[in-house]
Amino acid sequence: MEVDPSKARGHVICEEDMMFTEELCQLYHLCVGFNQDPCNEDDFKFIYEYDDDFTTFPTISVLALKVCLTKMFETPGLPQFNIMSLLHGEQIVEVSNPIPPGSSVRCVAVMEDLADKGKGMLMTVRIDLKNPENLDEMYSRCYMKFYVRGLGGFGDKGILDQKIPDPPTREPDQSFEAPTDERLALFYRLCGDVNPLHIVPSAAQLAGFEKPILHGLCTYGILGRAVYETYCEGDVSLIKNISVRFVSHVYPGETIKVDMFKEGDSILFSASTVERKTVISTGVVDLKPQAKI
Ligand SMILES: CCCCCCC[C@@H](O)CC(=O)SCCNC(=O)CCNC(=O)[C@H](O)C(C)(C)COP(=O)(O)OP(=O)(O)OC[C@H]1O[C@@H](n2cnc3c(N)ncnc32)[C@H](O)[C@@H]1OP(=O)(O)O
Repeated sequence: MEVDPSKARGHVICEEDMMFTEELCQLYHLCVGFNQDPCNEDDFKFIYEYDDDFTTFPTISVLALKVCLTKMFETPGLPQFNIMSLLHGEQIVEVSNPIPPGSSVRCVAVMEDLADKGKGMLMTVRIDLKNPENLDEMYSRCYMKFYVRGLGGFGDKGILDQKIPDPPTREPDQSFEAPTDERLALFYRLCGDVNPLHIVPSAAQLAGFEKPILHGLCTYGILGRAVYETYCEGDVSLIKNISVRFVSHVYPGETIKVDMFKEGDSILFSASTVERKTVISTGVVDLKPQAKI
């Protein structure tokens, strides 16, 4: 079957409630690096259920991927392909309200676009997360962009224009280093992204990597934390949205260095592994005003 974007666009992949249990939220926050210092009580709001301010970090919305993990491949107009040719290309989360830990969340996933990128195809899935008790209360909107290698050449360049601005060429205003644990992908997969690419060495080799790589969405949470820890003074409500383009993979155990540039109320950034190369060519977090200069 040929790729047929006209059949795929607007297809409702699923509409389902997902439990963001307290334990899932805590595990997620630990995976993206909160409480590296176990005694840092400022981070307890993400990991300790008895903290008065117990809440979630905005990037947690990406866990909704779990609800559409298999169903998205049944989209009309999408041919079958080897799952190992799929990589996470870009990720955007637009935040409206925090997801309360321990709550059920209505997740509505829609195939937004299939775009020809020459060597590959970019598949954009939009997931809206809402309060199932009050569907007018939006928690967040995610755009998950998956790059499928080898599936390009069908001619339709897509309908979305969501270019992430490039960071400036000057020296960064701030840098942040996030070491990762060699076993991080083994823990992160328990948050719901069970792709064998992140655990089985032979699967990773099939995909062209030396060994299993870290989940793009785990890196994404770490990048969000880097900006939060540098610019938000503990106020998670300042974050309006987070957008990132993944241009190379991270191996668990590497240190991610994030270079940040403040432009008005936006923090533009790129990131590389200290050990190897650039992994994020461009990313941006837009903050509500009043964030520290
Ligand atoms: C069980 C099933 C579960 C399924 C869901 C879960 C999935 C997850 O588990 C998977 C993961 O987490 S993978 C880990 C994170 N992601 C990565 O490591 C990918 C890193 N990126 C790359 O390797 C290359 O950028 C690559 C390969 C993406 C593109 O590189 P090239 O082919 O060399 O592309 P290039 O020649 O540079 O550009 C061609 C056109 O593509 C656009 N483009 C490039 N990188 C992109 C990216 N990262 N995202 C979106 N678009 C991208 C370019 O802009 C260009 O398009 P145009 O000509 O229109 O400008």
